[in-house]
Amino acid sequence: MTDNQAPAPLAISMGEPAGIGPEILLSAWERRFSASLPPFYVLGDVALLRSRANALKHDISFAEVEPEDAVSCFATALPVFPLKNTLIDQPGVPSAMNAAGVIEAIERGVEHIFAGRAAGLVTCPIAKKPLYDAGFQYPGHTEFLGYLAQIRTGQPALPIMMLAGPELRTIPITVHLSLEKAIEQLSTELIVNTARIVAADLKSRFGIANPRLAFSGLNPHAGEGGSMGLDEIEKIIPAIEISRAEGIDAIGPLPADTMFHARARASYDAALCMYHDQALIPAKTLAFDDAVNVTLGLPFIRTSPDHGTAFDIAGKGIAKPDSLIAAIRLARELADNSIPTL
Ligand SMILES: NC(=O)c1ccc[n+]([C@@H]2O[C@H](COP(=O)([O-])OP(=O)(O)OC[C@H]3O[C@@H](n4cnc5c(N)ncnc54)[C@H](O)[C@@H]3O)[C@@H](O)[C@H]2O)c1
Ligand SMILES: N[C@H](C(=O)O)[C@H](O)COP(=O)(O)O
Repeated sequence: MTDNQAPAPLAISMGEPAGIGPEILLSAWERRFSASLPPFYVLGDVALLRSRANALKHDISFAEVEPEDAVSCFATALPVFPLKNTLIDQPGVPSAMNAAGVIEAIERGVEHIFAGRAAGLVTCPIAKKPLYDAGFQYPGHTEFLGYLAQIRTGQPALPIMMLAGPELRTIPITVHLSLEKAIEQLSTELIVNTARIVAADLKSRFGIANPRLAFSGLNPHAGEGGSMGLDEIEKIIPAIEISRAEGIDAIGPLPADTMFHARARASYDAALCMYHDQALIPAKTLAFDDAVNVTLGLPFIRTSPDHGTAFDIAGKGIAKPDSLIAAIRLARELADNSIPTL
C-alpha cells in the first residue's frame, strides 16, 4: 500500500457451501452501513451466492472482481473473487465434491495476503468431515493456515486457536483430538510454546503491554495435590514456572470449574486451557453471538466466527451474522494495529 492508496480489503473465504456461510455473508454485507463494516470481498462462487440470495429474498447485486477493485464497488455490490472450482448448492447437505473449492478459497486468501492484495483473512465455517473424506490432511483451518504460512515463509509455524469475546479470551492448548489423545499430546513443551505465542501476540496485536495468562488444570480441582491426577505436577506446573522465568505473568493451575466466573475472569487477560471443550464451552456460553476465533502465531491476520456450519438451519434465512460481523471488525482492527510480519 502506498500513502495515497486505500488499505487493502479483507478477504473472506465462503466456507462450507452447504452450511450457513453463504447466507451470513449476504446478511453481513447488507449490514455494511449500519454496522460500519470495512470493505471485504468473498472468495467464492457467484452463482451459488446469487442462488442463495434469490432463495432467501435478499435483493443484492454482485460484482466479480479482483481484490484491487473490491473497495470501490463495496458500497453498491457484494464483491466476489471467483474460484476456479465450482460448488454444488445444496443447503444442509455437505458433500466431499465441494472440498476442492472450499480449500481453494482458503489458499487463495493466503495467496492474496502474501501478495499484498488482502489485509487479512476471515474464514466462514468449514465442516471437517467432508474435507477429510476428500483427503484433507489438516484438523481444521488453524493447522492448514499454519502449513500455508510455513511453505510461504520457510519458517516453522505453531498456529494457536484463540476464542476472543468481549469478556473472555480462551486458548485450547490441544485442539481437535479425542480426549484420550489430547491428554497424551499435552506436554510441558507444548504448554510453554503456546504461552510464548499467546503472550507475544497479545502484546503485538492486541496492545496488552503485560498480558496476564491463567493456566487451567487438567483434572478435577487441578489434580487436588496429585490425588486426582499427576498432569498438573508433572506437566502444567513446570510449564508455568518456565513461563514465569521467561517474564510471562502466569497464574495457575486453576481448577477449570471455578476460573471462568466474572470475578475470576477479572484476574487474567487470557485463559490457557488444556483441551478443546475446556476452552470453547465458556467462550461460546458467554458470547456465542459475539465471540471470534482468532489464529495466533501466524505471520498474517485470520479470524472466523465462533460457530460452525449449522447445517440444521442452513438455507432457512434465520442464521445470525453477528459473530461473522465481529470477526470482520476484529480482523480489520488487528490488521490496522499490528506490526506487519510478512
Ligand atoms: N470455524 C470453523 O470452521 C468451525 C467452527 C466450529 C464448528 N465447525 C464445524 O461446523 C460443523 C457443525 O458444528 P456444530 O453443530 O458443533 O456447531 P454449530 O456452531 O454449527 O451449531 C451449533 C448450534 O448453534 C446454531 N448456530 C450456529 N451458528 C448460528 C448462527 N450464526 N445463527 C443462529 N444459530 C446458529 C446451530 O443451528 C446449532 O443449533 C462441524 O462440522 C464442525 O467441524 C467449523
Ligand atoms: N473448534 C473450533 C470451534 O468450534 O470454533 C473450530 O472447529 C474451528 O477450527 P478451525 O478454525 O481450525 O477450522
